[in-house]
Amino acid sequence: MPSTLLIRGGTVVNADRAERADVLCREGRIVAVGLDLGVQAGAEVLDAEGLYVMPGGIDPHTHMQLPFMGTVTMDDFYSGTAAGLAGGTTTIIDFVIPDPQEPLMDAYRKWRGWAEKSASDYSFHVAVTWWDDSVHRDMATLVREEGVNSFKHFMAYKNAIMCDDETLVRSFRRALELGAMPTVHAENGELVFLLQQEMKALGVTGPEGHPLSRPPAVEAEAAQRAIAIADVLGVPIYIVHVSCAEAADAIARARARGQRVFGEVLAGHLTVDDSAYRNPDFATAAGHVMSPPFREKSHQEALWRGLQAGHLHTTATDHCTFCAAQKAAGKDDFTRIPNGCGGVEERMMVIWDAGVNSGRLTPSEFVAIASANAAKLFNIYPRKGCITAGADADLVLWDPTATRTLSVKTQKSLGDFNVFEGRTVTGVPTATISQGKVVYLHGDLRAERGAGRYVQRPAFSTHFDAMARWSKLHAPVAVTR
Ligand SMILES: C[C@@H](CNC(N)=O)C(=O)O
Ligand SMILES: [Zn+2]
Ligand SMILES: [Zn+2]
Ligand SMILES: [Zn+2]
Repeated sequence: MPSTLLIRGGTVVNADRAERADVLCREGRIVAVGLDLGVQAGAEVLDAEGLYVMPGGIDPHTHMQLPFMGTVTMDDFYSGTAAGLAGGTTTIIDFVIPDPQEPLMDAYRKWRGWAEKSASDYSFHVAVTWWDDSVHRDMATLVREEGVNSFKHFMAYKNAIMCDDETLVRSFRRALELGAMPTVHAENGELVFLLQQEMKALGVTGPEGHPLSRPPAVEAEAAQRAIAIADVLGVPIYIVHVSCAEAADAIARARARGQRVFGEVLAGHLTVDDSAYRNPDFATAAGHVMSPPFREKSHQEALWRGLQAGHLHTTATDHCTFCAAQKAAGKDDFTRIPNGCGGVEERMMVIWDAGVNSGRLTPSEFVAIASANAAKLFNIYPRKGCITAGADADLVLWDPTATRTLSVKTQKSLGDFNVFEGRTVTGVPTATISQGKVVYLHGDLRAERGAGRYVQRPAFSTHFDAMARWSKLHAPVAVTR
């Protein structure tokens, strides 16, 4: 019996419009969107009266099961994706992060094995953490055979996974050749390293040293450098976790000049400030240690305006959870606190609450930044990020009047900390549908281990080819008299 699901009586919200409509799903796909679609024999029916029906959330930045700073994150690909489903997120884009000198294809196969247990669909950005001819070759294999269309570069984390400028230049140029999007973690790792040493020389060893060693200028410099390199090479660039006004301004200026620069903002950076780093309780302060750090409040306004103005495009979480015992590795030296916080379950709720309820965003603009824009930028739209016939049946039913208080006590993540602790939000998911199946309903999570699929993301064709031609056309040439 084909699995048929009818979502009836809701308001369907896509990034471009909202309309009252039913949604009919069959065999994991959306087959019809329209009024009064009628109930077919054997169909499961979800009553969406008074609810919004939105495309399932896409979180383009997570780290499940990440080995990092001497330990491994608490959430693996099952628990992390299950937590995402409980919050309305039905697709994550995670990261394959090879050790320097580790063949990219070896790391990719390792991560693919880890992700088999995922409860929701998933895809991977692949990090370029070193360079030689094998990296040049493996990037082509990943694009042409594995459906990878984005390559990550860490400009921070010196003596670990940090890229120097030569690697950035070679990899960005290779990405353009292949029709892939280069992305960056924009912090100047040399400056961070120096400031960390200076903090410790001054006797600052606690978590308060973390933001002091990563001021906004350190992020702005790297963002501007990545933007400049991409501009000269003629390749688009996507900057992950933009956390400060200065980096957001750098993106806005580049876009005003017509450069293809895209920005991502974390739910945490939009709603959590830096006061926690001065909390005398180590676990609370260390629980907020992630990079770039949470900033003082004025930066949040700049990020919201960037989303409203359209020079910041996606929202994510950088879900990378370490428990108190793991964070305690840095008890006497803040540089050893594993960097990372959670959020994959809370992202859509905190952004709806702070963004839509405040009047900053319409429901359609919310869908754009929570789902559709990530699908477009990473070339899986409208399969993902849109409620339309033929798309995957990944949806979330959203009750704009219901409230929930976010807490570690109720979170699905295996982490033992929640940066949104105690925050009461209005606007919550009441049902999440993944591949046409109801996997979350009124608090009952039915995430199935291994049900998630690897999502191939095709290389870009048009504008990258055009841009490659353009950059050759406009390359400086000797003037012949
Ligand atoms: C390593 C990873 C997660 N940790 C973090 N953001 O602090 C990242 O830098 O994105
Ligand atoms: Zn990062
Ligand atoms: Zn990250
Ligand atoms: Zn532990």
